Amino acid sequence: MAGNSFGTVFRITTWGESHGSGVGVVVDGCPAGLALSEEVVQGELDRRRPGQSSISTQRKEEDRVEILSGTFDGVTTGTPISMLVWNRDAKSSAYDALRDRPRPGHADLTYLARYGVRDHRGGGRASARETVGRVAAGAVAKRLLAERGILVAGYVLELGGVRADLLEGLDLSALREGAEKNPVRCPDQIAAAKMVRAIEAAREAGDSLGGIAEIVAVGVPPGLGEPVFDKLDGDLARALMGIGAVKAVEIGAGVEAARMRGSDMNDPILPGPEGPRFETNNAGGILGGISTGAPIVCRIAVKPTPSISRPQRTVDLSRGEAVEIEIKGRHDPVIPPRIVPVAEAMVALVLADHLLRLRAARI
Ligand SMILES: Cc1cc2nc3c(=O)[nH]c(=O)nc-3n(C[C@H](O)[C@H](O)[C@H](O)COP(=O)(O)O)c2cc1C
Ligand SMILES: C=C(O[C@@H]1CC(C(=O)O)=C[C@@H](OP(=O)(O)O)[C@H]1O)C(=O)O
Repeated sequence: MAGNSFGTVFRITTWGESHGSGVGVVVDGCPAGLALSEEVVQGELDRRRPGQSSISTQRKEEDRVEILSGTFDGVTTGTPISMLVWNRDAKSSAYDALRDRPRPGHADLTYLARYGVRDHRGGGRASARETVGRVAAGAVAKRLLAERGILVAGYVLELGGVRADLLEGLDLSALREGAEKNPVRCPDQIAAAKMVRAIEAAREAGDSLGGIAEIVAVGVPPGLGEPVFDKLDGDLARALMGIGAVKAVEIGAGVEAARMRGSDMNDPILPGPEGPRFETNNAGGILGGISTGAPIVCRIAVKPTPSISRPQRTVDLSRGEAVEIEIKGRHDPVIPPRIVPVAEAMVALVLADHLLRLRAARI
């Protein structure tokens, strides 16, 4: 199903809507013999779940996963892995007043433009509820990557204009550990406290804030990717841009590369016991669409949550008149803390796909 599927060898199809019966995913192409349990998938879903803190949406979903197929005795069987999560707390009446009144900044109007019909209860497939399936599939991809010593982790770098000061030399596990200690998922605890205050002030004003998250993959061997169309950086950008609210993706030096000289940008190559290595990592771990072996560093710019409680101008489609709406319901005042596990999942899916493609690339 075009538009609902992702990947070439390690493929996923997500299904379900925010206010339908449930959401889930079918993972196809996962090799047999990989240790996989509901607990492993649940661990990732618990990091994504709504209602975990006062600075996230108050929709209360347990998000308990059921693996319906594709595993036996705790290992994958090589057949499609189907995973399901029921929706239990949709409270659709919050959307009654928005039936013919598309929300500014959300996908209500464009969804209607594409399909001509729309379930007005929530964002449907455009809702972040759909990312349950991606995170469940990402948990499988992460297990596959872990077998090869690859770790994917993310954190919030900036939120509402407050920038984290990350200590040089901290490894990815330490950054991840620091990030999981506070509700904004920022490894800098002082910046995190400021971010929380900024979020509370914005919410008090009926508004929302945006930010930047960084996702890093370490242990990725050199040689993953394709030299022409399905470049690793291209696939990562597509995967990350395909998450709602992401407005820009950077790899390595990113936009800053445009202001650097070649002599600063090029990462010097040094000899090492396990082959050539790089002194710096402006490339973000990718050259010519193929991994270098250095950490893969991606950043995403995340816009402020579109559903805000302040009055906003829109059109009543049944009457063709200008109207003002005030959105009720339960929404995230900021998205970056909640996007981290989703973005990690998308990076893991791309890397798992390319890892399996590498098998076909050489004897
Ligand atoms: C993790 C996550 C949580 C989100 N939470 C909300 C929310 O509570 N309310 C809302 O209006 N949008 C939320 N969004 C954003 C919308 O889903 C997104 O803006 C919408 O799909 C339109 O897509 P676009 O912003 O990429 O154009 C969230 C997005 C993500 C990734
Ligand atoms: C339910 C989740 O987050 C939702 C993401 C979302 C949106 O528009 O993206 C809108 C809100 O949901 P509803 O459709 O009930 O208004 C959030 O609560 C979730 O992530 O599981």
